[in-house]
Amino acid sequence: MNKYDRLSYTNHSISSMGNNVPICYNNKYIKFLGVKMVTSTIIELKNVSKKYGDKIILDNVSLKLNTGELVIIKGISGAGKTTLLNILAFLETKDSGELFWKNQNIDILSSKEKKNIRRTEMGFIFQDFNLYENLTVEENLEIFLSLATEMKKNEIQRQIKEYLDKFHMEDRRKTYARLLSGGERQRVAVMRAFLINSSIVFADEPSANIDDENKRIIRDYLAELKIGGKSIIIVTHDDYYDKLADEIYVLKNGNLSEASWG
Ligand SMILES: Nc1ncnc2c1ncn2[C@@H]1O[C@H](COP(=O)(O)OP(=O)(O)OP(=O)(O)O)[C@@H](O)[C@H]1O
Repeated sequence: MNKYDRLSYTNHSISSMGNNVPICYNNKYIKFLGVKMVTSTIIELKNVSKKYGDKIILDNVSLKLNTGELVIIKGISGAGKTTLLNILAFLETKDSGELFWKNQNIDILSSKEKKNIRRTEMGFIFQDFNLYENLTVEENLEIFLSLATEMKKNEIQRQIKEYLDKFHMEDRRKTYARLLSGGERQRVAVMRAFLINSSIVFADEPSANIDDENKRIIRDYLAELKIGGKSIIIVTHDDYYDKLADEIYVLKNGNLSEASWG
């Protein structure tokens, strides 16, 4: 597979959009029914370094992500992929370098502002699910949506129902989180990330514990989000998402480099 096969896969997804077929798609702008959607930078790392003790995790790493772009980060266990995601999501500090959110240097933002961006604009599919163990699946999603969005209660319930159906979790609606299997917990995390209208989705091994059918649902959803102008960063060992990627990077010895196609 090469880069162009991957783009044609994305184009294939676009072609299933009925009347909203883009007249032009080149990862720089999309034209739906005469309306140009110009891409803009959503997040950018410039020369960021990070150490834990003496161990260099990131060494002058730069990365830029525009709206509607999906990048994949690969690397062996312990390479620093999660650390990189955490820095991008303001969950971990960098030692040096700069991080920009929509062209604004995050160093000038208060922790309240950063928290607000994280809550309302960032969706997370992380291995550490942070579910409320003593609440049901439905209650977990309700709480999350009422904190992260302005949605009215009946709209929240309508959307939750739609997603529970989509992810084949309707029969787990009233199940306490502590009683869910690993794969079911992962699906709740995925629903949570997709339910809010975030600008960017961070996914750390989104297909861990997931069966083929749910993997396919997640991949199709990520493709839809991308077409809708959302940005996505996936950390994974799995090649399953490669066809969706605008770029695949490998993190090795603190350096982030483009993976060779093939
Ligand atoms: N808070 C921390 N304090 C000290 N060391 C840490 C901390 N967080 C991560 N590390 C170390 O930094 C290195 C990179 O960890 P990280 O979790 O980012 O790697 P990863 O590429 O995501 O690994 P995996 O694929 O196994 O999840 C590891 O050696 C880890 O032990």
